[in-house]
Amino acid sequence: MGLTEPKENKTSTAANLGPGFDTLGLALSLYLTLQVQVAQAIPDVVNVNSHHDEIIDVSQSPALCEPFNQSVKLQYAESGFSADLPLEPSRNLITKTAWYVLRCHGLLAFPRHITVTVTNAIPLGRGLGSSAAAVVAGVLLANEVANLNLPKSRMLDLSLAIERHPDNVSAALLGGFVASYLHEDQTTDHTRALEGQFTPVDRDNRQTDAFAPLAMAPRMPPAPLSHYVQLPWAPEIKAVAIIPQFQLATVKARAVLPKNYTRADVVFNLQRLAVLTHALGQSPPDAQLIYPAMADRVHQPHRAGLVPGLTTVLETLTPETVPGLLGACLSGAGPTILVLATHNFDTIITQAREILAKHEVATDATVLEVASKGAESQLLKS
Ligand SMILES: Nc1ncnc2c1ncn2[C@@H]1O[C@H](COP(=O)(O)OP(=O)(O)O)[C@@H](O)[C@H]1O
Ligand SMILES: N[C@@H](CCOP(=O)(O)O)C(=O)O
Repeated sequence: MGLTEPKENKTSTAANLGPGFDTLGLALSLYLTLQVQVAQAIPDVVNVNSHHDEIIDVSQSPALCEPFNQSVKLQYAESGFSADLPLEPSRNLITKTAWYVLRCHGLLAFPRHITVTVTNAIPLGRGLGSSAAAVVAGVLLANEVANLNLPKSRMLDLSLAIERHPDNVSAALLGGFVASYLHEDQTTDHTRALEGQFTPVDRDNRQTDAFAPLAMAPRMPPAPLSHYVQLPWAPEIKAVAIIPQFQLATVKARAVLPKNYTRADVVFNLQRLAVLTHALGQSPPDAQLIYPAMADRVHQPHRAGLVPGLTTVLETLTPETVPGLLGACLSGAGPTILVLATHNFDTIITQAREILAKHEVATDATVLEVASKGAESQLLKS
């Protein structure tokens, strides 16, 4: 046992940052870490080509699940967030994603017996991108263990095939402050692949934590699935995360959003987004520019009902009331509130927590750095 032990780190992420709904992502210094112990090679795990053109639910197929489940032992370190996460590899988001990548490359299972130990410092369902980190982790896991040698651009495509908004996965994989969009050409097979055979159920439509695309026979995603740019981030700016002690599933927080927006609301966000992406890279940061540019009319007002106290925090904590504060927003789909600031972190935490407590929301809080490195694998020993 124990020929090699690759270790992988994936960051938490804050998506949207106010007006950048489904567009901006920020990698933060809370990590999901996988430690992988690799044992002997398994013969005959290759050849799933016969399944590639079929839409079948592989999770219902013991013939497909068993070889995969036998190839990996999954465990979580006690020191992290793992409550209620499935340990059966064919049902767990990290390993299920890896399985999808393997099947895209003609493999039914990991080519070697592995033991994966997950240490997860990212709280689940809080808007800090735990699912994006899990998806990126799964892609890197398959890439390492099966020696796929995928470039990051291809790993991004595979991650985006699962997590269908690019903000979190782009930042988790690439690191830093990232703007991205999913490429959608209505006239090509590409769109059919996304909407049809490739992902028969859109993530937004899933009723449960089904991650339906993962359960289906895979098609390689077309390349590229997205375009992105890594933006400058002023080193003085830290992220204060006020983390409510309740979970809000992203799918639930997307379900409350309207299907259509007025032109006034779209223009409101576009104008602020353009200013904000530039302002957050300027050193020293200008609170008078950043604070109003973090206003949003696309998602936060519609989600406010799911996060008691959000509106009061956004209206009460300003650069005038707390020097050093630059702006505040919902992190991802919430319920975490992210406050960008250069100093006075304790005051920000105390005031935000007091407001939320008055709304009967208990919180944890932490000050996070922007993680510039993104996801990486490391060989610990051989
Ligand atoms: N480390 C992990 N291992 C396995 N599954 C995970 C992990 N992290 C997140 N998930 C899955 O993602 C879900 C949370 O995703 P989501 O609702 O999008 O919230 P978040 O804002 O945390 O990404 C969890 O309930 C779980 O199903
Ligand atoms: N743009 C998405 C981001 C969801 O992030 P998460 O961390 O809450 O999963 C959205 O706002 O729905």
